[in-house]
Amino acid sequence: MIQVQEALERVLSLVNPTGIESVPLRQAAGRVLAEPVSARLTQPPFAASAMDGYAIREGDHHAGRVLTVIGEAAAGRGYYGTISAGQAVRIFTGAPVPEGGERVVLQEDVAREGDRITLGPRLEEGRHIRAAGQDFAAGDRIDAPRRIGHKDIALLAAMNVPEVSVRRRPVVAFLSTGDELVMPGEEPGPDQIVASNALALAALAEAEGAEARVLPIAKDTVASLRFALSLAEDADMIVTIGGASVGDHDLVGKVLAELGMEQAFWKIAMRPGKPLLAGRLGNTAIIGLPGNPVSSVVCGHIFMAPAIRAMLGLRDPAPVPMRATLAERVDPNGPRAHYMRAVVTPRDGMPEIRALPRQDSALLSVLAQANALLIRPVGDPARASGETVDYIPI
Ligand SMILES: Nc1nc2c(c(=O)[nH]1)N[C@H]1C(S)=C(S)[C@@H](COP(=O)(O)OP(=O)(O)OC[C@H]3O[C@@H](n4cnc5c(N)ncnc54)[C@H](O)[C@@H]3O)O[C@H]1N2
Ligand code: MOO
Repeated sequence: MIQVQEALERVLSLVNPTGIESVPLRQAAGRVLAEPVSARLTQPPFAASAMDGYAIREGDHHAGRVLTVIGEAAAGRGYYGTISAGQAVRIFTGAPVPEGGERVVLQEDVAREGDRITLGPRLEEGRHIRAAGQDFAAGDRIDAPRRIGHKDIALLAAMNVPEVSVRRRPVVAFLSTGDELVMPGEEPGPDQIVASNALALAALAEAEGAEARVLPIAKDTVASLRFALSLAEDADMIVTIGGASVGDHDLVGKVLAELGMEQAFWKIAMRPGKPLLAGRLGNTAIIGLPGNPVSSVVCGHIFMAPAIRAMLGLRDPAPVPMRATLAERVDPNGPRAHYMRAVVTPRDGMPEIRALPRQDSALLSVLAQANALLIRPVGDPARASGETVDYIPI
């Protein structure tokens, strides 16, 4: 059995970044920028007023000064004369500051009568003018790779970049296996249960940026598994669920081997997740997850999600452990790294973490309560309340 870290490295070596495609900005949220982008203009393109008020010369900025209003500058409609001493231009937020304008006095600080204004007693430091290019300049770069979020969309739009180069979403196909499984909504027979794992994993894969495809459930027969796998030959990655262990009906590894999979490993020193297998079938990466629902989702976080991030070309795709203080003692750990379902609560300083009391890898109700996986290294001794431990948010 190999260690988790070694298994993750082998999984990551099975995948390659997907190709690059261009998408309109409106479709770019959540995608991964594949090539750097340069601003196509300077922002703001001109010195702009930050307030509604009057643009004046610096020398006129004295309480009680009376000035003549010679024109108006609004956003989208500038004033193209020059402000001289003794003059002011009515100006609105976002308008270009006319030539000669050296500061903007707030309208609240001015008394107006006809085309005359009198500056009030409040003299401010701030000039209320945004210098041209103070946000960004033409040619400024956004580097790749980078997951594009809503804030990036605003910046890219302002940079006048209407489309961006992104990684193609990797296609990940999910294959549930087992005679006992029926689809949600079906009536399970007396020995059957409803398949849950593929839907959770597809949701997780989509949240990471993949295009998820849920295949029909395969029976525990060679023919059924072969046929279901043939439906996903063009996928970037196939994630099988169940049938990975040593039972007589656990046929996934056998069928994949017959089809020519180069196996990267089978079985890891991890709890839950011991029977995990991985390999490559042609150009398709294969991850064989254990069937126990919690095992499959935990391995989804630790192996599948990083593989998707690597296919999207993201740097450092491995999960990044965080630190928390144990709220309650935990028992010594055995020979497999234990990813315990746990609840992390924010506090001043380091957050607090509490392992949930029941850790059976079949308990979806426990998984649903958890927001973290508390990592117990191989052979970790008992840990007391107050000790610092690693966790991965889920
Ligand atoms: N003699 C041994 N038995 C087992 C070992 C072992 O080392 N020696 N390992 C155990 C561990 S650890 C795990 S985990 C399980 C995983 O085995 P499989 O990957 O072969 O999974 P199955 O047997 O097919 O299913 C296990 C369990 O999960 C349910 N299941 C399966 N698929 C789904 C699904 N899509 N949605 C919901 N639930 C699913 C299935 O009905 C079983 O209850 O093996 C141990 N055994
Ligand atoms: O390792 Mo299994 O994955 O206990 O549940």
